[in-house]
Amino acid sequence: MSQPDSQAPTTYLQVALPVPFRRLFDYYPPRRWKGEPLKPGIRVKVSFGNRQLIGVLINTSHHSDWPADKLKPVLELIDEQPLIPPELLKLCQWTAKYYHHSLGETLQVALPAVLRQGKTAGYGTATKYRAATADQDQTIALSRAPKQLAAYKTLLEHPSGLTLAGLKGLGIASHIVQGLRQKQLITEVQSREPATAKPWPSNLLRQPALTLNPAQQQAVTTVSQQLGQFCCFLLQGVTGSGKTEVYLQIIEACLKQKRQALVLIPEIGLTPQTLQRFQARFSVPIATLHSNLTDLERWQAWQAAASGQAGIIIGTRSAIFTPLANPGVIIIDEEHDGSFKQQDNLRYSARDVAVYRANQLLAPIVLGSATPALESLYNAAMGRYQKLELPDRAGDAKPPAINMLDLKGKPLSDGLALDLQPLMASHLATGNQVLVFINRRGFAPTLICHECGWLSDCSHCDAHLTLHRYPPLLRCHHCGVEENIPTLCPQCQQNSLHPVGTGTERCEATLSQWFPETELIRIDRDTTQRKNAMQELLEKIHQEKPAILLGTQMLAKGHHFPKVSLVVVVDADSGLFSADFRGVEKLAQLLTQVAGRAGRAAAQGEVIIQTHQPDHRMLQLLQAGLYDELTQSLLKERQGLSLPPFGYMVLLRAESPHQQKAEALLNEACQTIQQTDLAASLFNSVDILGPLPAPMEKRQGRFRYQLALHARQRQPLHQLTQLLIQCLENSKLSRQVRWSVDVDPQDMG
Ligand SMILES: Nc1ncnc2c1ncn2[C@@H]1O[C@H](COP(=O)(O)OP(=O)(O)OP(=O)(O)O)[C@@H](O)[C@H]1O
Ligand SMILES: [Zn+2]
Repeated sequence: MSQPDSQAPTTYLQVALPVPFRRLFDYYPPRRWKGEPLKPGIRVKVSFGNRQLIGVLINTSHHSDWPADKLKPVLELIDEQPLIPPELLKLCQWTAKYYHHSLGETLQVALPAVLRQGKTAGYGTATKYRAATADQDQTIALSRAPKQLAAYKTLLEHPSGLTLAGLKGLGIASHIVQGLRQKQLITEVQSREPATAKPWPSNLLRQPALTLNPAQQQAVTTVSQQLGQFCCFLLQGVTGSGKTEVYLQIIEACLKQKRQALVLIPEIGLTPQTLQRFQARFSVPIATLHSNLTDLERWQAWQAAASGQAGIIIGTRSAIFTPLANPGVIIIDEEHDGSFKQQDNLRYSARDVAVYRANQLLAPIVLGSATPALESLYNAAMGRYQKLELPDRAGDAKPPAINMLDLKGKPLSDGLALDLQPLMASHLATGNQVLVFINRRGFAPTLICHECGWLSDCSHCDAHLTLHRYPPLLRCHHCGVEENIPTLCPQCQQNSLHPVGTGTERCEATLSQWFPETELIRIDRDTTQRKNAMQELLEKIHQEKPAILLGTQMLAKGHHFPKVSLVVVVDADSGLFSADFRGVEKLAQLLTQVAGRAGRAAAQGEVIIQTHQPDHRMLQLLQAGLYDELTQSLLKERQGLSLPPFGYMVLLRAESPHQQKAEALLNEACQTIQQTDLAASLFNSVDILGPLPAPMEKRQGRFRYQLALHARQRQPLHQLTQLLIQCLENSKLSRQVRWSVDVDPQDMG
């Protein structure tokens, strides 16, 4: 019925739909299909159950596994030409397969909202109208509407369609077009307007480049020579070594070859300075992609990248899915940063996807960090990545001196040793700034009753409620629930409630007592919620007046604060004994990054780490500035246990408001696969641990369980994962349990 020629074999459209099922859906071509090309990457509108969905055509086939009477025709072909270039479609297919995710939902992550919603008119594409069939008989139906008839005949003469403007030029008004559309005699298609990339200014630079030091020069030359070929570089440069300058000059070389650079950074809002440095240097258009864009802005940035107009594309995680007309180089700044791994839905690592993409594009990729992830260091050691090193700080800056402040037996005020006061005072007196780092916001992590031991716990999560002072309340940092602060203990009614532990607000209390005259700039999630708040606080810091900067890891990332000469780490201990096998690695990265904010310009930097464990080996190595020795010993530990990067992991998570159901679902899947022969052969090479309760068993009112899969090789691990997923998808329980797959999990919680 939907075929132009009854002799031809039936054509089936294989469509990716935004639904969680990990497969494609077959449809017939639209009812009035005239055999126009069905190119992968065009969008189609289909009915799915009782909904209409926008999907993406992946393939056509002359075969379908589904009974003919179960299949429906697509309602509409939305695009004439694919708006998703083949390379991007291939990247999404790889990503969906590697992360065991639905391709339709992967495309949801990759594509701008405008495309997902099926809109495009006015967004760089034009709507064209075509006669619905080539059938002259339709003219009879129009014999009583001469203007519509004339218009219809005109459209028959233009089989590729006409825009409204084109029709108007031929004397056909839009209401006549609408009339024909209502009679379903014409169809609409979206057609891409020709890309209108203007040439870049011949002088690419707005501002001259800095003179590189030899190590920087070596890095720039090595990478620039590889333009046009795939090669993965690990740029390991100590904090303040001028990695950004290296990126800028690699990009310059790339732009000179008329190629584009794609740069991923952890969070644009946190470090607007990085973006400003790119904008100040180059005169070519720069497209930025991050979460604070409107749908239209995002679409425009996408178009600028796809057309080749933008020379540089800078964005956060999902910008890795930006189409590039002339790809040149991919740069990942702070490659170790946790934000590159998405923690819900499609749990992809933008860094790992980027390495695959660079390979696909035949482009070099640079992973830059002062504290590379163990995975990346291992890849470099294995020769898969080429290491480039910047061992010294740029310019005249010296590495900071790191000292431990042993807290044992020391009097404290809100978590700060009293010895700190004179030290901070001396730094402030010379006109410098002091950065105080504490990785907890709020006043105190919990409230305890000194009489009966009652603790302020969240009723929805296995977590304490954090005490906040401004505004005064108890808040759960996992589910957001808020409660009033009780004046008497809710359990024993005594007046004996005390805050336990220290957060940023509590530190602030002591610091403002110690230094009532000095400006105190607090940066944490509570002080930066308002739009532009972060920007304003950073501007205050950059006025370079003596000040105390107090904050969480938001202050540790990638900032260049020239006036900071002293960094105080309030509490190094809580991370030392973490249950997560990556705990020490993450702490070492964080401490090195925070310490690296000190002494980045003229003044010599000093770092004080407060700890009860000054002899801990990790702290000792950090103090000696031996990050490489530290990572080597961590790698040795991992090797002994076959943990990543010496082995691979997949976590299957399940959660449900009913305590038993999440565990039951995972158990059922394990039992079901045990009956298959394939699984039996895989059990030799894959270890399954669990199902076990997640480290935080209850969160947001749901009970959470997980199954950990662990293997020395990827292939059997992925095969077994696949089998388990099939069981989970087919289980009746899965309708009552939310479950997800996490390949290469970064966070075991
Ligand atoms: N070749 C150079 N000569 C003089 N100054 C330089 C040179 N290269 C970089 N700088 C300056 O050194 C400072 C630190 O550089 P940058 O912020 O790029 O370091 P980084 O390696 O990215 O540090 P981090 O990893 O700590 O964020 C900047 O002010 C930069 O302008
Ligand atoms: Zn909670």
